[in-house]
Order: sequence, then C-alpha cells, then structure tokens
Amino acid sequence: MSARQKYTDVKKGAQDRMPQEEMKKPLILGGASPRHLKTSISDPSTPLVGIMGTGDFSRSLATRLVASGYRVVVGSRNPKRCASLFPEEAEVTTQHQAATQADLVFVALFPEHYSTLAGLREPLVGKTLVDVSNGTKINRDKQSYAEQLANIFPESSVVKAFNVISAWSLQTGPRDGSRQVLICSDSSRAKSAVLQICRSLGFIPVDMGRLSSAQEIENTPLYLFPSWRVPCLSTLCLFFFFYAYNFLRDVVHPYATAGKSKFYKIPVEMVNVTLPSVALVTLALVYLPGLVAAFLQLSWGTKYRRFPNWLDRWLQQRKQLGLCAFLCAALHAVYSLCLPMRRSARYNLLNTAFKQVKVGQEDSWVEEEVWRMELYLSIGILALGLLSLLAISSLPTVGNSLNWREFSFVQG
Ligand SMILES: NC(=O)C1=CN([C@@H]2O[C@H](COP(=O)(O)OP(=O)(O)OC[C@H]3O[C@@H](n4cnc5c(N)ncnc54)[C@H](OP(=O)(O)O)[C@@H]3O)[C@@H](O)[C@H]2O)C=CC1
Ligand SMILES: [Cu+2]
Repeated sequence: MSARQKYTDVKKGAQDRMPQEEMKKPLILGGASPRHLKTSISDPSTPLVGIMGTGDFSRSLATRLVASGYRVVVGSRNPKRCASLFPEEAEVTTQHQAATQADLVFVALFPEHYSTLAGLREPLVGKTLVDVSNGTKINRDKQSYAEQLANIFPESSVVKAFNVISAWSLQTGPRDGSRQVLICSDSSRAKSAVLQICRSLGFIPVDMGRLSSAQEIENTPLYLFPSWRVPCLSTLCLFFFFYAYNFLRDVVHPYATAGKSKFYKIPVEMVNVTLPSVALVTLALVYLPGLVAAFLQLSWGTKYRRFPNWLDRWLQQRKQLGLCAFLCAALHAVYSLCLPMRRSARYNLLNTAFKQVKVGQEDSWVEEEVWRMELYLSIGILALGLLSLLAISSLPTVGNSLNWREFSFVQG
C-alpha cells in the first residue's frame, strides 16, 4: 500500500466518522463564514467554474471562487452526501452534469483516480482542465500528472496550476510567502483563462511556459528550503576555516613553542573568537554581489542585460546570508555575555583549590573541573543559540523567507 493510499484511507475513515456539522465547518476557526470570504454577487457573464471532487481542496477552492464572484458547479460521485459541505451558492451535482455545464474544470482528485474520469471525455471536449495535483516524491523520469491527465483527455486543454497553494491558504487568503501560483500549459487560451482566475482570487500567477514544465512545478513543493543550502554551507565552511586557524594560533602554537597547555580554550573561547570573523565575512558576502553587479552594469553601460548565472544566484541568496551573519553575531553576543560569569566561577574554583592545596590535598581535580565547567557552559550556550534561532525564525518576516514554497524569480 502506497503512502498516499494509506493517507487517503485514514482521511476517508476520519471523514466518515466525522458528523456532517463538523465537516461543514471551515478548516480555519473564526465563525462558519469568515468575513473576508463573504459572497460577492455573481455576474452571469463570468465563466461557470466546475470542480471535480469534494475533498479539502475542492471545498476551499469553491468557497474562495464563490467569494470572488464566480459561479461554481461541483461534480461528485455522491452529490447528495456532499452538498451540505459547500457554500449555498455552489451547485453540487453529478460529475457528468458538472462537466457538461462548466466552462472550465478544476480536477481536485488524486491522480490515482484520474482514470475514473475517462467517461467524461465527451462533455469536456474543447474545455480547459486544471490539474492541481501534487506528488509525494520528487519525480525526475516519470511523466507529470498534468501530462497524464492530458493523455486521458486529448481533446481538452490541460493547465497545471494551484498545486503550490494549500487548501489552508485558499481559505485564509494569500500570504506573502505563498502567493505565487506557478502555471503552465500548451494552450495559451486556456492558460490566460486560468491566469485571470488566479488574479481574481488574489494570487500572483507566474507563467512557467509549456506543459512540459509541469514536472518541475509538481516537484517544487517537495524541495526543502531550496534557497538555504548554499548560504548555510558557506557559513559552516567559513566557521571551520576560522576555527582551524584560531586552533593553530591559540592552542597548537603555544603548546609547540612554549609547552603551554591552552586546551581549555577549545569549547568556549575559541568558538567565541571564531564567530565574529564568520559574521563579518558573511556580511561582506551580502554586500559584495551588489558591488559586483553595479560594477558590471557600469562597465556594460546598461542595466538591461542579464547577469551571469552565478551572480544571479548569489544576489538571490543575500537575505539568507544576512540572516546567517546575524545568527553568528547573536551567538557571539551570548558567548561574550557568558564569559564574565565563567571567569568568576573559575576564580571560586581556584580559590577552593588553593585552600585545599594549603591543607595538603591532591590538586589534579582542578583541571578536570575546569574542563567540565567549560563543557557544560558550551552546551548551555549552544542550546540558547538554537532557541534564539527558533525564536527568530518564528518572526513573520523571517518565517516567510523560510517558507518552503518561496520562489525568487529575477526579472529578465
Ligand atoms: N489538500 C490540499 O491542501 C491540496 C491538495 N492538492 C491536490 O488536490 C487534489 C485533491 O486533494 P484533497 O482535496 O486534499 O483530497 P481529498 O481526499 O480530500 O478529496 C479527493 C476527492 O476526490 C473525489 N474522488 C473522485 N473519484 C474518486 C475515487 N475514485 N476515489 C477517491 N476519491 C475520488 C472524492 O470526491 P467525491 O467522493 O465527491 O467524488 C474526494 O473527495 C490532490 O490531487 C492533491 O494533490 C493540491 C494542493 C493542496
Ligand atoms: Cu566581539
């Protein structure tokens, strides 16, 4: 049994057990009909939008379409059971009837069930079909779901769209990070109809070209933090570089030349010395590409020319690099604040040791104790750093930049 099959079964089970009143409630709390989703009066000239399926996505989409003034007809295998889940303005009927009436049809089914729609081929001839499906794994070699749908309906125009928008954000309304809807199709007429709907729902359509881009669009929501990999790796590399340098300079060198043991510096002091260097260099990496870009534009004498790819990517990652620099600087501040506390603790420790030595006890435990203290301290500081990272990432602006559905497109 595939992961999705299991998920669908669990979901179906839950829906069957859930009383109808519960299911009628919108996904988000705050009243049965959120104020911003109040119905606008439908204009008979707007296209009649059909939706196949009555799941989460279908319900959210229908609610938003109705709120934006569209006339909606929903096609279900069991219209009687599902009618109460939709806004009153939306008509819920059989799949065949919905397909016949609608001018444009959203297919809100899991792709595994596309083949069950084959009987609707005739009423859908010449119409636009919108495929909203998502995969569960990154797909590199199989045909995309949108192309599979196009194979089942060779005489309809298939558009891939809205898969990057969750049922949740359809209901809550577009937010910063999840505003862009990637759209592709082989038919420009069908595509512009979907672009129009997308704009009226408050999203920003991004034209991704022909239907062959569908695979990439289906993969997009499955990438984890695509724009963070390089900035995090470069910050880590810088950290290791400066740490190694400081280790050689502050620990190995005094040991080799004067036989002094400074190994206690490894967990706290050396990390603290390394962090500001990393923060400064990372900050420099934030400003440098802007300068390079300005220099290139000056030497070309025009700003209407594309930057080389490497510079393009670097420019797009400045925000992430800046946040990494900020994290290092913040950790450095925390470490520095902790140092005085540590000094006084060591003073106390040495004091006790001195007293004990005076009395005539063995003093070798002092060094061990210093080590243990430094270790606890560094673990504490790291935990504090992680906590502050979590806090920072929950800030709305930073949170959006962490959004896994974020895209940055450079205007050509
Ligand atoms: N939920 C989300 O946030 C998002 C979902 N999507 C995509 O939207 C599509 C639908 O998702 P979602 O609404 O969550 O799924 P659900 O499981 O909630 O709904 C699927 C619907 O498909 C209909 N259906 C038609 N034929 C069959 C069949 N043979 N077997 C089972 N169901 C059938 C059912 O409606 P009925 O019984 O009335 O016919 C059912 O309600 C998927 O492709 C998904 O990838 C994309 C982006 C976000
Ligand atoms: Cu400092």
